[in-house]
Amino acid sequence: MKIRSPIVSVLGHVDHGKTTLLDFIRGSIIAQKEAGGITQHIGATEVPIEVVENIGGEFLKKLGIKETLPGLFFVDTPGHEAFTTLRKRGGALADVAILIVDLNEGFKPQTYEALNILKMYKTPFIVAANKMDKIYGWQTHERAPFLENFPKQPQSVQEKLDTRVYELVGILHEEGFESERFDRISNFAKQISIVPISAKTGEGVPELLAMLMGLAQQYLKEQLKIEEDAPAKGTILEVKEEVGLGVTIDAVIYDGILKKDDTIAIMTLNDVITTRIRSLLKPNPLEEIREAKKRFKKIEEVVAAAGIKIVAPNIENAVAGSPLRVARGDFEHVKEEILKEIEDIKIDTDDLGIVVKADTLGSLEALVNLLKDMKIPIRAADIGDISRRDVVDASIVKNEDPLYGVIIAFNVKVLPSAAEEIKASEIKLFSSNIIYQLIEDYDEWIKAAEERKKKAWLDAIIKPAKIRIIPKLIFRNSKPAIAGIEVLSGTVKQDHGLIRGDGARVGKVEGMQDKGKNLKSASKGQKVAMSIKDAIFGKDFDEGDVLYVDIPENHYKILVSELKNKLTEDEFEILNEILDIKRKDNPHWGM
Ligand SMILES: Nc1nc2c(ncn2[C@@H]2O[C@H](COP(=O)(O)OP(=O)(O)OP(=O)(O)O)[C@@H](O)[C@H]2O)c(=O)[nH]1
Repeated sequence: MKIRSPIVSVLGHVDHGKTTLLDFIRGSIIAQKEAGGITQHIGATEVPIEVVENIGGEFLKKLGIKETLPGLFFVDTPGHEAFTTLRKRGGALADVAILIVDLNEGFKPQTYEALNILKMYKTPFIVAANKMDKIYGWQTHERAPFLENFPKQPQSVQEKLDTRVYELVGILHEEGFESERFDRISNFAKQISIVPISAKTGEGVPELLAMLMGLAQQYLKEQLKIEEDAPAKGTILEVKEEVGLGVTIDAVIYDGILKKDDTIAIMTLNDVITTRIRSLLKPNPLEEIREAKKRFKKIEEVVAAAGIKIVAPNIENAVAGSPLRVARGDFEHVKEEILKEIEDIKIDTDDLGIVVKADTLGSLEALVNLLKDMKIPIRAADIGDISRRDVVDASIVKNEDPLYGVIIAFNVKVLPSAAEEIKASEIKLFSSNIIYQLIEDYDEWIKAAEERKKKAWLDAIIKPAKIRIIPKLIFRNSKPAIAGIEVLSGTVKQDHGLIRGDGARVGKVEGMQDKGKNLKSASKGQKVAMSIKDAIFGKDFDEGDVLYVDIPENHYKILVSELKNKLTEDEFEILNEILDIKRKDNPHWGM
């Protein structure tokens, strides 16, 4: 058993300083070469423990952190897209994360998104409150620890920084996390550390590294234990063409050993395949790249944690973010393991549900989990661009339930044939490269659609109205009867039934006209000509009669339970009159 370095990922909003921080850390290692040597990785930078000690030593001692880890393994691709891509069974590949926030801007959409993803994967994290050198009046002392530097700042600067930090504490609290400036933390198990830093000047970075060590030691002891000679387990970071090498796989190995000539199992879009490694490559040190113009160096084997480039046949269709395993003659078992890992994500699907597409296994998982939290049924969840089939799938659902006949797509393209189908079938497509934006947009759309549905339903409820047959204005006696009427209260509409004050049915409003124009409805005060189907003048009604709109019992119940506030005082009064009429016949009517 060996303890490997914890894998660290940096997440945050655009421009809040992810790349600058990683660059600074890389720069520090190069500057401290003698102190511990540089471990070059593909797609990652490892800060050896000696360097962490050198940079953050004082503070590490103060915290009482025993340095038992070999170092910190920073994944070089920042951003939470990378974070979700880099996954392993049951969660994120990164063991710990830095959530970087620009102190001057505070939380932004992608900061919230990153926080949600950290929450989902239950990844321990530290908040780096960046760009503290931009606080007005800040006096820079390059690379200085925060605790040395802070007391040297003018009072106003100290106060400003604290205000900003407490704004972060407030937001984190709203999001369900207790936090505190790292040096004021009373309970490390309960509070998230906020470390003010400048990624540009390196101020505060010593404490950031020290706190990461602390976090890793506290939470990850078990997770970091690896068997040095076990078959390697890893995650594919990227599949790309390299000049002179052909298609290569960049992968992070988080467990075991990977050797040249090993057979590896990887996932392609359609299947799990095996292939034999031709070469294992790591980056050449900078000087050698310049001299020999060779970017990579062949090696025989690597032990986790490691970032490595793999050359092997038939890897063109490997899926970024999917698992990689060494198969030592037990291919079927390994294949099963990989498939199981994918099954974890490809959830049980419902016939009646939405179609979900994403670019990688990790982003698909994040999206699916958030949708599940919202109890949204999913018909299909897959990696890859939107195809015609996806649209057909969504159309089938749309015919049954328009609310679920949609496609939610993260960071993928629409294939041309699918674009045509979307147009033809009017399928609603939600597409974005911010996961939470997708969820929010869909949620809003559903709410609006439900609102429309409810409104249409309530609009169909017959509301109370009362009319009077104007004397001497009978135009026709029957089939249909046509008479001049005045609306006394409410609004009467075409197709409404009419009753008399004694409850007898008169007929149905067939049409209304005013000055030769057909009307669908007439409201209080209007005088119109009304044709009444099935009514006979002199038998069913007379001149001067007051008639009511006939309200079905179930409509009456909805009126009093859901629409009371929408009725005018007048309408409410007529409703009671109608109730009296109905109850003469049936005392329990409307109860
Ligand atoms: N003054 C100051 N500027 C900073 C600091 N950190 C980053 N910047 C600047 O902020 C800008 C954005 O920084 P990046 O590191 O590119 O931000 P990022 O989060 O990697 O951005 P994306 O890769 O676009 O998501 C750059 O101009 C940096 O020089 C800091 O601590 N202080």
